[in-house]
Amino acid sequence: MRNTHKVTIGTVTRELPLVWVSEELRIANFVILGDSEIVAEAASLIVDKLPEVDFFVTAEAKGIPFAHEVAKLKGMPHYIVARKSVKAYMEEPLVATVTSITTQKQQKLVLDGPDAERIKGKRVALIDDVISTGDSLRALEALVTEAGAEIVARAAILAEGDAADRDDIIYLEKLPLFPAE
Ligand SMILES: O=P(O)(O)OC[C@H]1O[C@H](OP(=O)(O)OP(=O)(O)O)[C@H](O)[C@@H]1O
Ligand SMILES: Nc1ncnc2[nH]cnc12
Repeated sequence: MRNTHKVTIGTVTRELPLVWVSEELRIANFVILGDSEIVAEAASLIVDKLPEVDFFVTAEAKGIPFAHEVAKLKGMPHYIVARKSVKAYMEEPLVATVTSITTQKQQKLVLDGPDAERIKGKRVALIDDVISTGDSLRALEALVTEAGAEIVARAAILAEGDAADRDDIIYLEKLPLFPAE
């Protein structure tokens, strides 16, 4: 049984370990946290594919370094992060529920009230590291729509499994899923 899958983003290659996320399925584990080289390469490649927007919106946690780098390259001083829990310092947060492929139990996705106010009536692009089942993207869409923003693009470094067939997302590379044999 193979244990890794190679992924190449521009000039950067990583050998991803295959990890079980259920009894029937392994994923090639793509963790950009701490990998400044792949984040910089991916951001530089996706930036030209994105429309002009007022804000990038991402989800905690692995989307954050990518959104940060993309915003920096675009010269945008601020981007919006939906968190995975409600914090004491939040004001009137908007809350959605999400079940991603790596977690398989319900989590929260939370947009702080002042961030919701900031994107109201604005053009936003949703960006993340990976789109797989699409549930994280769906939850992010629900939050920014509730906030009154207009979604003009959805983008990720990788489209995993069936997400690669979606025609409503921008991505750099495909990532297969690895069902049990
Ligand atoms: O399309 P989906 O099936 O929803 O999967 C994609 C989501 O999964 C990952 O986050 P994860 O849930 O692993 O959380 P983390 O970023 O906090 O590690 C990734 O950053 C996306 O947000
Ligand atoms: N292959 C993957 N690696 C890490 N996080 C993910 N989230 C969705 N797919 C993922």
